[in-house]
Amino acid sequence: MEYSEIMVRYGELSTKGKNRKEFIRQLGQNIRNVLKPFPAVVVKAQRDRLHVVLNDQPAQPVMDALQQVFGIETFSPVVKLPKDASLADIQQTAKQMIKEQYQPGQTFKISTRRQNKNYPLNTYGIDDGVGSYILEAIPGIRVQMKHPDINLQIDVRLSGIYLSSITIPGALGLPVGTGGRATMMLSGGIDSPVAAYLAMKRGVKVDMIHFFSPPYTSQQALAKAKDLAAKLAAFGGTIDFIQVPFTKVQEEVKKRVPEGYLMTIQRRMMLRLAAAITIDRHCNGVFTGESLGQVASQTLESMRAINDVTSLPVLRPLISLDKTEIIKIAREIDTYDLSIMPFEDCCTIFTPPAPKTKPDLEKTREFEKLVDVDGLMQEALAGIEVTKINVGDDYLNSQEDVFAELL
Ligand SMILES: Nc1ncnc2c1ncn2[C@@H]1O[C@H](COP(=O)(O)OP(=O)(O)OP(=O)(O)O)[C@@H](O)[C@H]1O
Repeated sequence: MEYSEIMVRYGELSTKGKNRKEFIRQLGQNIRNVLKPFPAVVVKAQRDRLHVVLNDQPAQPVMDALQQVFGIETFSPVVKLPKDASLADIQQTAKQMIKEQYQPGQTFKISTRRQNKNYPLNTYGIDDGVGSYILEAIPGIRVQMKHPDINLQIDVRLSGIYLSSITIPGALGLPVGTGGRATMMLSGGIDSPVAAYLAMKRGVKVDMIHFFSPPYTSQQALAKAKDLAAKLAAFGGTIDFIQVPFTKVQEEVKKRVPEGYLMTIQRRMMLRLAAAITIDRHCNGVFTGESLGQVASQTLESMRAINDVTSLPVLRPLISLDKTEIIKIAREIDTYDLSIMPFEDCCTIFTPPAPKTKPDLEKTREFEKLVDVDGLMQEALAGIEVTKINVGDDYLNSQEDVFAELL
């Protein structure tokens, strides 16, 4: 079927009266962004619907891209006929559309809406004229008014006559950019990319902060984290990837702090740095991929001891998810295979064999006095590098030659 446009129905934003205009503008911009590879396509964001005019582009790749945009409830590929198209024209297009979908034994229904009152046939005339034609043209097909297998919608509007028979669920959520800005602590693991995805789903624009510790962690580990950001860019547009050198902090903490508190104090340093970057970038919160009770650093006592370093909101979208649930989403958003590639993370390397699962807040504060918190912070912040990452960027493979030389 040669579709002429994709009709997009808005999601949750339709309930937000006051901000509606801004949401539609942002959604339009986000859709234009993901459709940049299709320059012929035109996006028209209107009050009640958004139209993606295909201009002879095939519909499927455009629909694949739309599937990842938050703020879309459903969308349908549509054929547009001229506003004065005859009943015979409508019948032909309807037949072709239904034939493409029809499986033996299925039922159908025609649902016409008429906004253009000048069209010579009323809704009943069109429903009946098209319905009886389909019954004759497709042997075996039956009409069913309630829950038909195929619901062919005919929209008679002033701008044209629109036919559609497929409704595809969108990604739901809110358009990225309408929920403010935050940072995300992105490791190379399974959890934090999923947490980033869920943050974006609520409309938040996220900047990724990644701590790395050369030479204990490799260039591949860094490239892997960047590639995860590139996967996430499919949902939120270009991502600022902020890499923070963490070697000196970890070495100092390891040298001076009792083993049981190593992990807690390392995490406090991470969150302190993340908070400083968050404020510097005018963001309003820090997201992490923690979930309650997964590992030693993720008990309530640990979270309290780590949270102590900032008054910014620390948001944990995965807090009550099981690992299996997290893995399911990771697979759906295509980050899982990358996440399980075996490159070391700076946290795992410096994790003591028996970290305190219930660190005492007062003791944590005392032990931390053994390190030069301000000096280490300044040094780490001075070494930050920021990369703009886009969907499709591939750091692991583009560096393969460099790695080969190193081997
Ligand atoms: N190198 C890192 N850079 C940035 N953030 C990190 C890093 N390591 C850990 N984090 C943050 O701390 C959270 C908890 O990390 P931890 O390694 O304890 O748990 P995890 O369940 O393995 O998480 P993940 O699967 O995201 O690595 C991560 O989800 C992430 O938000």
